[in-house]
Order: sequence, then C-alpha cells, then structure tokens
Amino acid sequence: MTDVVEIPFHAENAPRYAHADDAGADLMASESVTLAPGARALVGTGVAIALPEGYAGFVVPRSGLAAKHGITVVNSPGTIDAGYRGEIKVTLLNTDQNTAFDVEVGDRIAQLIIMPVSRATFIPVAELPESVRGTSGFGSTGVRG
Ligand SMILES: O=c1ccn([C@H]2C[C@H](O)[C@@H](COP(=O)(O)OP(=O)(O)OP(=O)(O)O)O2)c(=O)[nH]1
Ligand SMILES: [Mg+2]
Repeated sequence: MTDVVEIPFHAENAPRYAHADDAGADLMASESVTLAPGARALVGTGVAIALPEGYAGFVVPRSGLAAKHGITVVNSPGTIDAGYRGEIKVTLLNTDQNTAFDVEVGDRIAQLIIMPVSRATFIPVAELPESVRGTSGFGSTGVRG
C-alpha cells in the first residue's frame, strides 16, 4: 500500500482488512437475513464513515461468497460518496437458483475499497479528438480469444 488514509468511522465493528496489504476491508452484516434463490436484499453494515474529500469508497463482492454460494452485489461496485454520512448498506443478490443463503449478524458480506477519485469539468466541444479506437466498442475486437 502506498498511502494510508485516515477515515473516521461510527460503528460497533470497523471495516477490517484481513491482511495488512489487502485492498478491500471487509464489511460485516448488522442484521440477519435469508436470501431465497434469486432474491436480493439491502443489508445493513452498521458502519458510517467520513471519507476525506477527493476519495470514494467502492463496495464490491467477496470472491469466496461468489464462488461458493453465488452471492454478489447487485450494484457492484456500490459507490460511497465522500459526503455520505449514512449507514453503508450492501445490496446482496443470491444468484443461486436452487439454494437459499443465510446471512448472520457479523458475517463478512462484502468489502470496501477506498480510492482517490478525480472530479471532472465537462467541456462542450463540436468534435472530440481522434483516437485509434474511435467509436468502435461492444465486441468490435471479437468476443472470444
Ligand atoms: O452500495 C451502496 C451504494 C451507495 N450507498 C450509499 C452511499 C452513497 O453515497 C449513497 C448514494 O449512492 P448512489 O449515488 O449510488 O445512489 P443513487 O441511487 O444515485 O442515490 P442518490 O440519489 O442518493 O445519489 O448511498 C451505500 O450505502 N451502498
Ligand atoms: Mg447518486
């Protein structure tokens, strides 16, 4: 890690890095919920933070829950704005079509990545500068290989 950002928080359980050099700090559920197959739920973490100006938090899934149980975050990455002082919540989705998933209080349900972000000034122009890609996209280079 290159820099350490100090982030005031308000909660019982702080987001927690499992290893000192992890990018994501785990977020714990503050409530229990059962996700039926294919169901989603907005799950509280009990955590509120005050990010410094110029930073954002991104709520992303945990790969273990995804690979083993099909649990993901609907709006991944969920964006935590620097000015947001409310509780961080996680929109969990159970993509498994057959098996329900139980979330217990204290379970690590997602992780929070803190990143510096740029603010843009959008400048109206008649034409955009040329580029190699131009307007090609959406599989223009082929979808396999
Ligand atoms: O996964 C998420 C995403 C967002 N938020 C909180 C923090 C964020 O700053 C705020 C607004 O998020 P966003 O801008 O993504 O939602 P919106 O639907 O555009 O709501 P708003 O109109 O309040 O901006 O909701 C979460 O707690 N979890
Ligand atoms: Mg918004």
